[in-house]
Amino acid sequence: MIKPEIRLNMINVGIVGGTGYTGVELLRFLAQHPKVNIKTITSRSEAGMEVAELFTSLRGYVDLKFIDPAESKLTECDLVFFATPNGIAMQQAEALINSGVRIIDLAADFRIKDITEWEKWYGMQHACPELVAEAVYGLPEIISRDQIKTARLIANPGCYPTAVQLGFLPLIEAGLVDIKQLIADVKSGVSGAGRKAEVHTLHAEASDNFKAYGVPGHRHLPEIKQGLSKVAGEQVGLTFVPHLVPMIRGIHATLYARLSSSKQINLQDLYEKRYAGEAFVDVLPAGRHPETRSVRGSNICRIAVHRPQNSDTVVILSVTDNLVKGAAGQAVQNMNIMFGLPETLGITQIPLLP
Ligand SMILES: NC(=O)C1=CN([C@@H]2O[C@H](COP(=O)(O)OP(=O)(O)OC[C@H]3O[C@@H](n4cnc5c(N)ncnc54)[C@H](OP(=O)(O)O)[C@@H]3O)[C@@H](O)[C@H]2O)C=CC1
Ligand SMILES: CC(=O)N[C@@H](CCC(=O)OP(=O)(O)O)C(=O)O
Repeated sequence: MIKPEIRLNMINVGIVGGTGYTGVELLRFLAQHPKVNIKTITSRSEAGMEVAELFTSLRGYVDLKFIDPAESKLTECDLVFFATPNGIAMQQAEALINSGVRIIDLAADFRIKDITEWEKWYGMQHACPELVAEAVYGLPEIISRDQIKTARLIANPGCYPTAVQLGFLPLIEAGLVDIKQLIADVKSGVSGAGRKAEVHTLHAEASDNFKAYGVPGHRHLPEIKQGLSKVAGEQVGLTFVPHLVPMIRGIHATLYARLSSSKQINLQDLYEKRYAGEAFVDVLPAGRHPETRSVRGSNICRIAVHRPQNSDTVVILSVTDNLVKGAAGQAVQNMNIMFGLPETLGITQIPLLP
């Protein structure tokens, strides 16, 4: 049951996992959102500390202390964002939903519909498979907004899956490419790995360096394949190679697809028309090359379509900010839709240059 009074008043929001990169990014948007009251924000490691003491950028905007998750009164919220590692939201989702609280999970607990597949990739047993069936995959440009609006539980997409699916979508919808031979060569900034301490994200390891990882299989592969296969109406074949590049934010996806039809098609026109009504997808003029810095800090995905030497290989370039359209911004976009607000409310910040 969804609480009826929230349509009239401010949305009381809770954030679980407020000390992480997506948590602080949620705070950046929600602290200035005209319809949101941030009620509680949790951390186990920093419980009791002022939020603005840890994140000085929020001084004057957020007047709250981190609360231990065990003491946070999440059931008093209308909506809870889980900005936690995989496997946390699924332990609390059922109880919260039964109390009338809606959930947006920024992790992957509810993204993959096939539980066996999820358990294989995530290496744990799912705590509430029945809720996975109900969860709505929150990529608004692909999923019907009506489904998001009425959802009790949103599975917010992963950062790589957002850039890759938005890039391939028009080609697959139009049935123009060989869907068994898709290639996604994708680069991510280091904040994609989160704020926790890990050797591979140390400055001396990640700066002045560039490497692929997860080539035999990355857990975003089944997520991307699930989304694109749904659009295609059959199983797609995808080679997905993620890379870590020495920048802080940003995803750059270089996508390759082989045209399967010999009919003449204006790909630029196809992409422009497909995304004409989308506030957060910008199709660049023909011949352009999007840059990650052109979307930094913003909820925008910029896309360019190329057909080099007029061959039958299409190259799509798709860039996002992994922490925004790839995580927190998209989560707020979903929140706006869920609560009947203008979809762009609070997330129209201009990208940060240089
Ligand atoms: N970074 C990115 O670009 C993206 C991340 N995501 C996903 O979003 C989620 C959050 O990512 P990110 O912010 O980068 O992660 P971080 O590692 O930066 O932060 C994780 C947060 O979760 C809290 N936390 C950790 N364990 C628990 C627990 N057992 N119970 C409650 N809280 C816990 C941590 O605080 P404390 O330990 O103090 O409790 C911290 O605030 C992840 O699932 C990630 O995969 C999705 C898209 C993009
Ligand atoms: C650079 C980097 O390490 N990126 C992360 C993906 C971040 C993300 O979106 O992960 P979730 O699916 O867990 O939400 C990775 O490859 O594991």
